[in-house]
Amino acid sequence: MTDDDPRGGGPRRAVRHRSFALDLTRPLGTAAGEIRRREGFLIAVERRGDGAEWAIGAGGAGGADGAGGSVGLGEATPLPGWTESREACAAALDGLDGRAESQPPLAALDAESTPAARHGLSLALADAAARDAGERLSDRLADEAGIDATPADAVPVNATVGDGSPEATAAEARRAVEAGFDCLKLKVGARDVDADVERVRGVREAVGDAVALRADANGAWDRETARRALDALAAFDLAYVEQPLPADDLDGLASLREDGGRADPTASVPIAADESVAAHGIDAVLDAGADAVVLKPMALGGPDRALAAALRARSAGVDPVVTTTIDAVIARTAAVHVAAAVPDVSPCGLATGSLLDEDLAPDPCPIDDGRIAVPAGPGLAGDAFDDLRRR
Ligand SMILES: O=C(O)CCC(=O)c1ccccc1C(=O)O
Ligand SMILES: [Mg+2]
Repeated sequence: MTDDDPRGGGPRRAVRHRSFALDLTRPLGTAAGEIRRREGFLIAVERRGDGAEWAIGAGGAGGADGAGGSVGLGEATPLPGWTESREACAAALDGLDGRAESQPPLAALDAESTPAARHGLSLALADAAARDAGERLSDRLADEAGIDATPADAVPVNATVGDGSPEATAAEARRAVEAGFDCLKLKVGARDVDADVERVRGVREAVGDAVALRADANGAWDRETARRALDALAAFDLAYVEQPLPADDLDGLASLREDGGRADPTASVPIAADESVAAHGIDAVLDAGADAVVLKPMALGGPDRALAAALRARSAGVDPVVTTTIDAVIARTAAVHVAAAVPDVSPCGLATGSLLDEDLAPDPCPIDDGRIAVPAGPGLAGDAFDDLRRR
């Protein structure tokens, strides 16, 4: 982990952002390449004085929470392909330096062009507000989204299994099931369809019929290959195939869900959209049609926007699934709160902490029996991140 130099000096300019870099334990193989390392920014906001002013940066001197109110924490961990580049994210955050205004400066960050930066600030503001109100982040998010149901105390999650040989894939799947997961997501599309079909067959044989299987192609296939892959994968009772086509091919997405000359029209595999949501927004994807949507708060511009997208999906009869982009602990914990606020959420891709070799702080979200416990408040996780608030 590395620290940026503090920017600015005086009390009104308690503004700095801190960069970090975290290696994965081992590369996560996907059709879009290997993810080896995650670089991002830890963000803090503090309400000043009478509460009318906001400053962005690390917390004030002394305690974890400043005299004027709570210090809120956020995280911006860009992942090109889903979000802006690290450079664009840094520039957007730099642009906030020195601001101390009567309004939280969220409007200065564009959710489409700099979703990770907006995520970081939106989360920090929501964490501060939730802490001030003495409530969990999930309660705050649900309230602001107009959700009546009380957020869940735990959310179901899938294990994430990267590309690998058939043997390695089956062994990892078996380990995940032994650890209590009953939903697995396998990365496919990094090798040819026949090889992936054998990997999926091996996993289904290894884990039996009671475990839900998902496959994520990360946009690897053209339409014809996708049709062939889906027809072959129909034998393994997949819960869905995620992003079979490139992000931009919304028409193809729609036509894959129709019969389209399929060998056996009754054997259909549900389709989930992920990159398409990040690239074109939830409305375009819902218009095109999907069985499920994968919502990454980091890619959608914040926990607030991800939850709003989940509700839109729900009302369109499409199943929302919340996942990380292999984020550090602050954004992961926030994503857990987002998922908790979605009533009866399906298994989410939030079990990604173990993919990181190191982290910003200990993880306050234990996974037990395929479920992640939502931390007690206030905010993200009570006092779990106080060391980060002070710095
Ligand atoms: O959904 C999961 O199981 C974990 C998250 C995940 O797979 C992922 C992580 C980083 C970037 C892209 C993706 C993806 O869903 O395609
Ligand atoms: Mg995906």
